Amino acid sequence: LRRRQHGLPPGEMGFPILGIAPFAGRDIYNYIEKLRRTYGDIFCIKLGHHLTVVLSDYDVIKSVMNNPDAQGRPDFFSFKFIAGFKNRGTVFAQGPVHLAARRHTMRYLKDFGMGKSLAEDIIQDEIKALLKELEKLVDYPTDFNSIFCFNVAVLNVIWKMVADRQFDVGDKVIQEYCSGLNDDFTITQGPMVFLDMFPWLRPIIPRFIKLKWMRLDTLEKNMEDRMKLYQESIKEHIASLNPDDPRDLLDAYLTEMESNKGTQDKPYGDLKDVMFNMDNMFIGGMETVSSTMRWILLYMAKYPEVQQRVQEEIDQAMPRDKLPTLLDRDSLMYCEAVIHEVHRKASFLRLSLPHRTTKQIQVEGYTIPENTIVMINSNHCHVNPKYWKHPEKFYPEHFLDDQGRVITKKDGFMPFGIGRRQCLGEILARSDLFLFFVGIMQKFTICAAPGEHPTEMTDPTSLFVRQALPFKFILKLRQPQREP
Ligand code: HEM
Repeated sequence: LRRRQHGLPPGEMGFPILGIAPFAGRDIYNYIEKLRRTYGDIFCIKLGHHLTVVLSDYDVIKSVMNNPDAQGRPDFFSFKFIAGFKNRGTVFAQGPVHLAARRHTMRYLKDFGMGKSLAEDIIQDEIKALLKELEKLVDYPTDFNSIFCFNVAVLNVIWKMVADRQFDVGDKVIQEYCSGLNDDFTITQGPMVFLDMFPWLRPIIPRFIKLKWMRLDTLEKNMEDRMKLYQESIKEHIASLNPDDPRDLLDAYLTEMESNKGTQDKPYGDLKDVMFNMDNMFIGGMETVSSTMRWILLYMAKYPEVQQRVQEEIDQAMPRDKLPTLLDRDSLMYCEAVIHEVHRKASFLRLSLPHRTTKQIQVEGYTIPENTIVMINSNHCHVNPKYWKHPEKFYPEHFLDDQGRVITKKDGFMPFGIGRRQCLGEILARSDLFLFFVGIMQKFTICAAPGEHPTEMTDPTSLFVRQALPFKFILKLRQPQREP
């Protein structure tokens, strides 16, 4: 077994070359939790080739995630693939390219309506289409992992802001796009992880094994299909571009590209950079929001008494035929608290996204060398009794104060990450989830299909992502509201 370097936090280095992999087996997250119970809130491991520090204390996490020298991304094969093997995009870029892309994307997302009434109009169009689709499922037991209408609704909102385009729910192109992105999520968490953990395997493993066993062929094909779709939008945009009046994020990227041509360290040097930046928005936004929506519905089916309270609150605040707006948040505090509690309990990105130190840093008296992966255990913060009255219960009151007002920021709560790389789409995601959730609860009641028991368990082999297991539900149309 390997010895720990002087100055590092306690932890386990495992075997040379393999690190802790042989001990952790397929359920790496549970192994990490076991080590936390042994070594405390800061410990180190060798994750395959990579020295990794795992942080589980909220204050320490907050300080490290704000440290400019801890904002790189690990040298994972899957991350590099998604960025087209170049430092570009927002999610996996680093250094000045990341900073410029992040600042620019944030600015234009705000200009194009994120968190404002423009986004609300776009989302409301999608709610109408989504409710129509869901109506077709009324009274039939349906596996909610098999329906794509949430994904299409969420994607359409992002498409509209990125490239002013919307698709019909039944559109084959968008259905394939959604299932491709879904596939990619599964593939990058499958055997491809070996290439992430052991970079020295990359040149050794024969290409046919990468293509077939690790499913790189599907990943490449999906990426190609997505790029074709972006090219269509880019062509249309270039033909009608007015640099002084950008209509959407793509116009803004193209305008910026013109002024960046031939320069280094700029986020949009050429059309390929533009396409990868677009792709990042969809990768960052689609599965995160759709999966959280599925978790919300699962919790509603699991806790009918909470669902009933949600519906009573909505009925008191507005007539059934009025679509919700963001202004309704003020009168739907319990609904908001329920969404926050789902974020806490589901902890969709339980280890957030890994960071990497770009210089040596000091944390709590320990010396963390350059090039160390930093993982934050947000899932642990989400169940730490230090922050939560009933950590194991589904208890929306965690997010309500004495006056019944919603508390949006709380120590120990970080579903969107925290610090300098905190989620760029948080405001949009929160608007999506609120409006979709209220729209669905106004019209339908959800319950588990006979014989089904909604479970909070997830696939133990998935290190980063917690997706709900397949589950059959029944939607029932709500009875019309009685006249007062
Ligand atoms: C429920 C929905 C969502 C959740 C739970 C979520 C969560 C996260 C988390 C944990 C991170 C990593 C933060 C870090 O590295 O420290 C992240 C980053 C990011 N998210 Fe989200 N996200 C959601 C929705 C969205 C949406 C809708 C978009 C875009 C439209 C988006 C775009 C991004 C981008 C671009 C980044 C990279 C930021 C950076 O590295 O600077 N996300 N998100």
